[in-house]
Order: sequence, then C-alpha cells, then structure tokens
Amino acid sequence: MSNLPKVIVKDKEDIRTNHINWDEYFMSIAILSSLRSKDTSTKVGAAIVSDEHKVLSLGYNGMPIGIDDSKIPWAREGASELDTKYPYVCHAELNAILNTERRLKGSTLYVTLFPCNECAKAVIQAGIKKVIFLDDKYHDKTYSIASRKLFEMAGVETSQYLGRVPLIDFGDVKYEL
Ligand SMILES: Nc1ccn([C@H]2C[C@H](O)[C@@H](COP(=O)(O)O)O2)c(=O)n1
Ligand SMILES: [Zn+2]
Repeated sequence: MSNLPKVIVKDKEDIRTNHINWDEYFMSIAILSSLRSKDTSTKVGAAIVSDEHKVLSLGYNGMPIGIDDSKIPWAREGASELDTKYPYVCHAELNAILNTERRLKGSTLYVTLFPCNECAKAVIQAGIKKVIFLDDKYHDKTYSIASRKLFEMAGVETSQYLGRVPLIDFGDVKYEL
C-alpha cells in the first residue's frame, strides 16, 4: 500500500480548486510547525516567506537551545513568575527570525498567533514587511496593543488570515481551531 496522499479535488478541470493558494500553503506550514512545540497550552508556529514565495525560515515556541526543557516548567502560573514558562520560552516568531542567516528584508511572516511587542520589535528590526496572523486571542492585552502601535508606526502591514485551515491529525497531536 502506498503512503502517498490520495489526490481528491472537487473539480479536476478547475485550476483554482485543485490546489491550495499561497496563503493557505504558508499558514498550513506555520500550523504544522506549531505542533513541534512542547507548550501544553498554546502552541505557536511561524513561517517567514520571501516575495518570491520561498520559505526562508520556520519556528515554534520552545525553550532556548541547550536548555533541558524537561527541567523548565511549562506552567502558566506558579508560586513566582520564575516557576512559570514565561521568562524562559522563546517565541515562535523570534525563533523563526533567529533560525536563519538569510536576509529577511521585505519578507512576510505567517504566524498562528498575533505577535507580542517583543516579537514585533524583532520583526521590525529584521525588515519583515507583512504579518499574516491566524489567532488573536490576546488582542486586548497591553503587549498586543503595543505591537499594533509599533507595526503601524514602522509601516508593517498586518492582516488576519481568515481562509481555510488544514485538518492535521497525528492521533496524539492534532491541530484544531
Ligand atoms: N505571538 C506569540 C505569543 C506567544 N507565544 C508563546 C509563548 C508561550 O509559550 C505561549 C503562550 O502561552 P499562554 O499564555 O497562551 O499559555 O505562546 C509565541 O510563541 N508567540
Ligand atoms: Zn513574542
């Protein structure tokens, strides 16, 4: 039996419906990347893409390289902030920026969660010109408001992805909206 995916398209004659579009393709890659994250509550994935539709880098939220992530808490709350994940975890967008030596000027970031202000600063400094995000669950948090201000002032275009998302199911790890 073949392990290749069976090709199912609605209309084999219609060139528009028998393949996914660029946004669907790159957001799907960001979603798939998010499933690499060990965060038990929010898995975030990011893909940085050139204006020629080439993938320049990928990332997901995780502990910094060389840090034994089984020794760091993944908790959201603890006796002190030091007992939570927040001071240690490296965000998906920052990882994607740091995971490449390629020039990112003029590129587009696809990310499954709207960037925080720290990542927004890194996005701007890297010369990324467009951010396409999926979820915006922290829209009213101060760091999201600051991100929007920073992006606007720096001329970084942002837009929410409202297209189709893939069904990814590895059994024990799956993506659900
Ligand atoms: N744009 C973002 C926002 C957050 N993250 C990471 C940081 C944490 O690992 C997780 C958020 O956890 P929660 O507070 O929802 O339990 O997502 C990121 O990578 N990029
Ligand atoms: Zn961030």
